[in-house]
Amino acid sequence: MEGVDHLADERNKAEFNVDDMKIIWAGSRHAFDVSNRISRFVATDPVFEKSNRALMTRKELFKNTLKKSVYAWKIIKELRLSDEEGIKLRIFMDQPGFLDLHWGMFVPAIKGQGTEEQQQKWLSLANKMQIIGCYAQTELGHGSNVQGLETTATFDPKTDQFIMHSPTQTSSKWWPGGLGKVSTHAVVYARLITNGKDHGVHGFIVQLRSLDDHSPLPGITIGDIGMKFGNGAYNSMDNGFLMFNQFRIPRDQMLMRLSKVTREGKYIASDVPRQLVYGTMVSVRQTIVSKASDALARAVCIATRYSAVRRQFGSENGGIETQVIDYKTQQNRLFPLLASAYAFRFVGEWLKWLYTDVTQRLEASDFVTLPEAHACTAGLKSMTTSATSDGIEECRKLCGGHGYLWCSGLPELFAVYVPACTYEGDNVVLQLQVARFLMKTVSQLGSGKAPAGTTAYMGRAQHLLQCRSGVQKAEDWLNPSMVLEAFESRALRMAITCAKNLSKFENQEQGFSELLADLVEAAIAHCQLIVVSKFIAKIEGEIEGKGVKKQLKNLCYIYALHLLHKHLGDFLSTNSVTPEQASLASHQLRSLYSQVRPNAVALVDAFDYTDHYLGSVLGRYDGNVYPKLFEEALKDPLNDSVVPDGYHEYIRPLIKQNFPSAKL
Ligand SMILES: CC/C=C\C/C=C\C/C=C\C/C=C\C/C=C\C/C=C/C(=O)SCCNC(=O)CCNC(=O)[C@H](O)C(C)(C)COP(=O)(O)OP(=O)(O)OC[C@H]1O[C@@H](n2cnc3c(N)ncnc32)[C@H](O)[C@@H]1OP(=O)(O)O
Ligand SMILES: Cc1cc2nc3c(=O)[nH]c(=O)nc-3n(C[C@H](O)[C@H](O)[C@H](O)COP(=O)(O)OP(=O)(O)OC[C@H]3O[C@@H](n4cnc5c(N)ncnc54)[C@H](O)[C@@H]3O)c2cc1C
Repeated sequence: MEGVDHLADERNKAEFNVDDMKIIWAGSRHAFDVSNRISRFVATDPVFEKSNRALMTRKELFKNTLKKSVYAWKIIKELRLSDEEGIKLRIFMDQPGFLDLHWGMFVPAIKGQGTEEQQQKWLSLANKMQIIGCYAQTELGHGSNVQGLETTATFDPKTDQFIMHSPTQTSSKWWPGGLGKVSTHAVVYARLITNGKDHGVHGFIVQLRSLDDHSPLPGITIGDIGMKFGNGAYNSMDNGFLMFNQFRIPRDQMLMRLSKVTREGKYIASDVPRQLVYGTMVSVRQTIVSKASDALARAVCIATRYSAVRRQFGSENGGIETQVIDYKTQQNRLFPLLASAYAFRFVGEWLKWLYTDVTQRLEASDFVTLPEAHACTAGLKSMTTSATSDGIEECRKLCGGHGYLWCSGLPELFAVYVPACTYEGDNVVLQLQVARFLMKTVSQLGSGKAPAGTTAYMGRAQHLLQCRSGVQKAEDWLNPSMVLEAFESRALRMAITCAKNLSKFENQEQGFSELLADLVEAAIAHCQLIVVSKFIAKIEGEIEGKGVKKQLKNLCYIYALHLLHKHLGDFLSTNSVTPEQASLASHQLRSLYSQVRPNAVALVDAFDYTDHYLGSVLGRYDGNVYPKLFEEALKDPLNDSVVPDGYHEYIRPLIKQNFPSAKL
């Protein structure tokens, strides 16, 4: 029934103040106000309509994205939106496009790697969108191995120019978003060659297309790489290819904040770590963690509301059927995902702090925390995007058959989200960076250099290697120090085992290659410890609002104990818990599920998502699912006519058996 809240009973059961939880979720009252206002603005503007995009052709979808992006930019300018509001507008627009790469990578790359003069020149154009940029690093032959890039930028002292060249087919740039059809400029990563010497990969600002008629400049071959996974979905983005044929750019278009080439062609490396050339990736990996919480929360919101609406079995005595959310199996699959969405939110907040801190330190030439910032952004990007991709698919299954319908919102969400496991660094490759960092930290234990930050726990190795968990009853699993100790000893013992096994190899690199799978497991254990510890820190801090802290505590322990259950092999094999303690954890989990159950719908309401943003018939705020499923079905073009196109051509001849006989 229209106008009726079918989930009202669920909302009345809540034992906490949802409005207060909304503020916690958003991060602050101000952040909530901005999100709330901008999401409602987008939801009510017809230009941002998106329900029809699955039926669009690639060209229509691309043009629709151009229209929305340019309209969004017009709004940002005309209403003088702040940066924060502008980002929210792009997020709620919910259609990947060139704006994401222009603002998310092109501008930050120039800010991070350009000199003051370069920033002044290029950012003044980019900030007004008089040029549109993308981030062109990956090539057909190399993505993960950045040092293996083949594109060359050879300095020509005669003309004071760099010659950009793609020497092989595999050196073609391949994948950059916005490159295919829109960007006028790119930050291109290429091997710098001066006086015949290769100085490795550096960034260059390159104009690709004419600012008058958008045609590629002579010496540049450029286009879109073709359809990607899923219908609609990420196909709104023009991921592109690019080849250079001896294309010249002025010397001052090399990004020269980190190193320089003089007029004479002399290469001058500064004393900052060369890895700062990867700085844009670190910054984006950081933002991807918060976005993981957002994507997972969308899926969980849909699955939770629908699980409260959907009823199956249990009416044998003539009563009403059971809401599927009341099945313990449903709770055991759904509530850990709900808890993960909150966990990723809080670790995302912390990571933002860490990133801001390292940025300020770098400006003051303090590079000490750079390795940790790299390991944390890489590891948490990897861990949260993998969990989110799996979580979205699990939410689809939690919605049964209807979850497979496009209008559930889940197929498109999955298709758009899943490349996050690959872009900004393949998730396995990134965990191996964490593993290297851990092995280095372990090798320095006992050297007098105390591990700091997220590896500080390794400084208590003597204790953590010997301790036995003190958990004796189920409630002990609600004791933060007992939970932390179990996760710390598991992570440390896995890292130490890897280090011991590595030391058996004469050649460390060969040992590392042999042990890759174990190293990834150890890195994941370390990342999970970070997320658990940041969630615990959150619930131990000040939290305002009636009943809010209690709910967050429940979710925190669900997150931790569910991980313990899922990775029980690790916890048991490292003797971090006994089988009896593991079974007490399962007992405690069931009790926590019962406590979350009456609050589940309110906990997803706290995400404050509009129906427009969710884009899901199953996740509608009012729970009015069935009539709306019918409405959606009737909108399908196949239902335009009662008798389908093709009836006379195929169905009728088949039924009447009067088609010409087949010839071999
Ligand atoms: C809908 C959206 C709405 C709104 C949007 C709002 C904002 C949008 C923002 C952004 C848009 C977001 C998403 C858009 C979607 C897609 C865009 C995708 C873009 C891309 O994919 S860009 C290309 C990304 N490519 C990669 O990530 C490549 C991965 N590979 C690497 O990073 C490196 O090659 C690798 C694996 C780290 C190895 O590098 P290298 O060979 O040089 O290193 P070594 O292993 O030898 O290590 C040497 C040494 O250096 C340390 N190190 C490595 N990397 C870093 C680093 N980044 N920082 C600091 N230190 C680093 C490493 O640990 C070693 O240290 P050691 O010597 O051991 O001490
Ligand atoms: C949607 C999308 C958008 C993108 N946007 C951009 C963009 O804007 N700009 C840009 O420059 N790039 C972009 N990329 C490219 C992206 O960054 C790369 O695809 C990514 O870094 C992975 O590199 P790859 O494709 O070379 O994977 P590969 O490295 O070829 O990975 C293939 C397999 O090999 C494994 N593997 C690779 N190396 C190792 C190793 N050392 N040890 C163990 N296993 C290994 C991986 O785990 C994976 O299973 C985008 C990609 C996608 C999918």
